[in-house]
Amino acid sequence: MPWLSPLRDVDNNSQVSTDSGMKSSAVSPSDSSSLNLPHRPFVVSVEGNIGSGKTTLMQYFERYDCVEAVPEPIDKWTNLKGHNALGNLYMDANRWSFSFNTYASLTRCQMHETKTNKSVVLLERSLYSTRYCFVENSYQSGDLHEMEYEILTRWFNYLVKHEHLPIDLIVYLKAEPVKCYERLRQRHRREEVSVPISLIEDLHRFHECWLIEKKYPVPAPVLILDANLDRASMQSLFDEHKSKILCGQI
Ligand SMILES: Nc1ncnc2c1ncn2[C@@H]1O[C@H](COP(=O)(O)OP(=O)(O)OP(=O)(O)O)[C@@H](O)[C@H]1O
Ligand SMILES: Nc1nc(=O)c2ncn([C@H]3C[C@H](O)[C@@H](CO)O3)c2[nH]1
Repeated sequence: MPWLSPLRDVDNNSQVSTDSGMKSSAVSPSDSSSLNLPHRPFVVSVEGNIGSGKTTLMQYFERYDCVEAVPEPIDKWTNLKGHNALGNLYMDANRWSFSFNTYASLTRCQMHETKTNKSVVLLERSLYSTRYCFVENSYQSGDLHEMEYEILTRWFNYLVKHEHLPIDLIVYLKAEPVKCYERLRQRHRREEVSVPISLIEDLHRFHECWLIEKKYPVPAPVLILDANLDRASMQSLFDEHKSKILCGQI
């Protein structure tokens, strides 16, 4: 039974053209029962810069039985038949951006297609942030040839049109680049030791361009959280917004 996705309103030869407001053009998750459609989870994409606190937010909400947390597949990205795709990316972005973003797109689709009987799915980022933040940054930084950019863009458009990739809410952890960079250094992921603050500043601009200025299609309503706060304050913020994030599931 195909889902009536509340998101897909894709023109034949263009990117996702979706409504960025709360209304949807088709059935929303909560309405599906009224049409006797099988239930689908409420899907939340947790978006934000490197080090903005996405994993920390997901760990906070994992305490609720209704939540299926789907983290980024770092293990897949750092060991692809023995190849460290993420390590290669940061050693030579010009050589590996196309390969990494192609593989990231595949693993994003697999994240979106996670099977669960839980009522809320928390994704750590999405196919959309790969396209509108990372691929866009790689291209504008000169790390993707125009042909590579076009291939990734056509793959993205095809996947959004033909795959089931619904998102019902985006939580944007908005943090200053310097704050993200401090945390990235603190967390000390091996592959990221050479990441310059300029990358964090560039990615910040693309997140703002996408989720605040809406210069690229935004597939769901955006809940913006100030992610500059300390851990305790962030926990209070998560608690304050839990009903929105859990779509009233508690
Ligand atoms: N509010 C906070 N204050 C201080 N440190 C934090 C805060 N939130 C997270 N951290 C720490 O910053 C580092 C990055 O946090 P986290 O892994 O949650 O970010 P992330 O957005 O998932 O990063 P990535 O995009 O690299 O996966 C971790 O070491 C984490 O413990
Ligand atoms: N180029 C590129 N494309 C993506 O889709 C993508 N998603 C995440 N990342 C990088 C950011 C962190 O270092 C690390 C963990 O988030 O992986 C990406 N890099």
